Amino acid sequence: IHNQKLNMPPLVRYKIPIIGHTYSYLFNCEEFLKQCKKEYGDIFSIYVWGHVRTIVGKEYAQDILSRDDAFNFSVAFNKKFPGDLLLKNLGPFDPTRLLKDHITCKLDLYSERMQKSLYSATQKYIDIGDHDGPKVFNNMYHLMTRIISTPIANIFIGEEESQYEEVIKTFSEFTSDSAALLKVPPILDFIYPGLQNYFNRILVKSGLYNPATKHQDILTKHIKNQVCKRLEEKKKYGDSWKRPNDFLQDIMERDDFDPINVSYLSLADRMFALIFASIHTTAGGCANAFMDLASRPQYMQELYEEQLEVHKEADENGVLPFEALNKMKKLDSFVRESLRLVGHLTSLEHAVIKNYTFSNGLQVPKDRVVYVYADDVYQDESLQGPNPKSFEPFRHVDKNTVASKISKNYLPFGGGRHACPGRYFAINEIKFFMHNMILNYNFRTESGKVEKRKMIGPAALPSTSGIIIEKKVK
Ligand code: HEM
Repeated sequence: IHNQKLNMPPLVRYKIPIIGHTYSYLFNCEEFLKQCKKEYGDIFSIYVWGHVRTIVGKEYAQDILSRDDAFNFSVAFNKKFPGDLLLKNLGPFDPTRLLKDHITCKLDLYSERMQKSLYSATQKYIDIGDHDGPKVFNNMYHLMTRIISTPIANIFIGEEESQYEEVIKTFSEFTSDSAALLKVPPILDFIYPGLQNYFNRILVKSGLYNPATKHQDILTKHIKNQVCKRLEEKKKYGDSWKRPNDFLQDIMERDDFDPINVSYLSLADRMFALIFASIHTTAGGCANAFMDLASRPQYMQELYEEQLEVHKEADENGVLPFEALNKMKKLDSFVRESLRLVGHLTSLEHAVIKNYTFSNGLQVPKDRVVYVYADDVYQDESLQGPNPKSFEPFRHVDKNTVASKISKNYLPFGGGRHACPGRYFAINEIKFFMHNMILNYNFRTESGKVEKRKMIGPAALPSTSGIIIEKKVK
């Protein structure tokens, strides 16, 4: 009754009750949204999976990101995902603060380790024997989760524990195993909005389906090993103890860590929250950048020459100084282009946490979920420059827009106060990975064509088409 007073965005008309726009949204999303915007304007609502959702066009997209008093990302996420049940021991936790204090400001310190463990993991998982010649890989995303989990585990929980294969497996599989709960189409929401999540919560709570448990057992065991070992060694050697440098050690030295009464479950859950934010996203970024280059051999030589030049600064182990990242200007632009064209049609879903009025007078009620109409932002010439949706890898060179720099025409990391705090870490990892691949391997798509993103409704995933990789002959 309260909401009836609001001047709400127009609801796009539909013919079939209950199903509403679900079918068009799933199978013809790009055209469907274009048509909606044309007929209904910059902000409109659609009826999908039993929920009214509001799609916000480019003119108002920044409101969603900058007005964090009215729009919230986690609240929207928790409406469809039982994160609180999977990570029961998380406790109060500020991942952004922790990342800023202990990861982002130490990226130079971690640079050598990131490179070494990234390169050895690349070699291990790509594993092309010397005589085998070209080899076909059919799911780059899957391969990338393994590769990038290695340096992330190394920096998060240390050199020693990250040597265990089961730890890497847990880092790389936790997100996709948990996200299985998100992949079930929310059919039950047709009966009553929110029923699917209610049902999923019962599955997890009752223990019938808890994808996190096996990973929690593994990670808790390894964290406990390390913490006990470190506390003992510190006691034994006192000031002469050489502290390991990693995120775990930093957490152990924070004021809120109690060495007498350590909660290993809570330490593990904090790691899992960061794993959830970092692995799937970075692996997707790497897979897309790699597929985008494999699809466009015409840019290979230019990028190769840049990497060769940059690599002159490497030491005898092939490790680059941290500053070398800034010299990969063309590669950085390539990565930005790949992230710019990540391909989601709608993204950055946020829940409305208090009624909000846009400057055009339209209002969205508390509890509504709103989406940024990303495709609208990326089709716009005034925002993107000429040929806004064509992949032009060097369009960002010398434009003062490096790949980690958020702006209103570049949304892969969100924006505003909650913009992704892990983006510097992620970009460095993607650049080091690509640098190494471009220098040491030849790769191309098996089809010989440009492989596009795989679309599931409005969401884009890296293509799973075959890629042929072979070692460069030197
Ligand atoms: C290419 C890789 C990545 C992409 C595309 C990405 C994307 C995003 C996006 C879209 C958000 C939401 C921003 C918003 O609400 O406006 C976010 C938040 C976040 N990301 Fe990332 N991310 C990536 C890598 C990482 C990594 C490597 C880490 C950790 C090391 C990380 C940690 C976080 C955290 C903790 C948040 C929550 C911030 C908050 O709510 O204040 N991300 N990320």
